[in-house]
Amino acid sequence: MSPLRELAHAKINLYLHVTGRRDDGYHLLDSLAVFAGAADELRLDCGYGRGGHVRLRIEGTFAPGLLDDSADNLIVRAGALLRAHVGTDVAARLPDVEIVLGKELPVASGIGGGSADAAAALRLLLKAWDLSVDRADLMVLATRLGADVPVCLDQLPARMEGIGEELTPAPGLPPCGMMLVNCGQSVSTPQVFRTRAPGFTPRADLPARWNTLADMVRDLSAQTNDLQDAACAICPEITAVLDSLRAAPGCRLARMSGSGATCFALFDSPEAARAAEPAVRQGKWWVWAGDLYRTGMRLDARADSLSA
Ligand SMILES: C[C@@](CO)(OP(=O)(O)O)[C@H](O)COP(=O)(O)OP(=O)(O)OC[C@H]1O[C@@H](n2ccc(N)nc2=O)[C@H](O)[C@@H]1O
Ligand SMILES: Nc1ncnc2c1ncn2[C@@H]1O[C@H](COP(=O)(O)OP(=O)(O)O)[C@@H](O)[C@H]1O
Repeated sequence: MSPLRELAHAKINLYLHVTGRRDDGYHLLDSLAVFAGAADELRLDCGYGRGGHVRLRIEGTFAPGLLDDSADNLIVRAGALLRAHVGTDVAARLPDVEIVLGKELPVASGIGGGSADAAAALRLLLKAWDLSVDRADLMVLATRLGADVPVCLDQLPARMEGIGEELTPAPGLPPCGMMLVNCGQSVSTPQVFRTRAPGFTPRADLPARWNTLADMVRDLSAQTNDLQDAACAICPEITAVLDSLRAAPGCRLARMSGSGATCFALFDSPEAARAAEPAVRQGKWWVWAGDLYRTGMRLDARADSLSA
């Protein structure tokens, strides 16, 4: 049987406002997340053993940054959480699986690669194990894996609030192109949250849709990424990346995503983004250009979905 396959697309925060702080230290956010064509790939094969164990092998450009079979890997943790959720009796009957991760997204880089992998693993395992999990329960499991995991389940553009788990549809998006650049230094999300300047930014006022990129850029320019200054202080090369993106021909807006260090730029079209690549590419920088991922779908609406 051919392996089951899922793509785990990069999540980009077009803006990110820190709107408050919870008693447990987590920050309340207002952020607009979209997904880029850039993705990791997960392939799953069922083994002969039973018990629902997940073995993980990692290959691809960024495999050297991660360990095979580590219990800390979000894919392995997603498997363990799902197994615990269904209980010992059901878990005992689940086939063991091997997942091969093709790691093409830079690690710890503000584009939620690990979160996207965890969400893709949940989608794959629901299918491979023929499980039906209520959407609300699935969202709780996802949030336990990380604040960014819920939005990665459907890979649909979404406004993220709360700590990232309160999702509402994003404004309609215009055609555009995107470039992503990472300078090769990983930045710690907790450290960036810890060192950001104090104070909060109100939630943004967004329209129902943007008909043109110019409209979207006008509104996004009025928003901020409240983590950008802290990330630039920790990793000054982010400033060089932003300068380079802003100077690229056809760049309409450049900003950091999430807690960094990856930055994105918006262009009129995927072709315009790809044409600008040579002007930006330098040294060890990871550069990707293309379209947004526009065919994400609610998990419970997917024809191949077995979740309720
Ligand atoms: C900042 C964002 C924006 O989308 O993206 P990334 O930079 O990770 O891509 C996310 O909120 C990151 O989500 P995720 O990477 O899943 O974070 P988690 O594992 O849940 O949390 C890592 C740590 O970041 C801090 N954290 C995270 C989310 C949040 N809303 N408030 C926080 O203070 C906490 O210190 C937490 O212990
Ligand atoms: N499958 C995975 N891919 C990437 N990182 C992972 C994975 N599993 C666990 N991690 C850990 O999760 C942390 C966050 O990684 P990632 O999601 O790539 O970055 P970010 O949260 O900045 O977007 C990293 O420190 C990494 O070691």
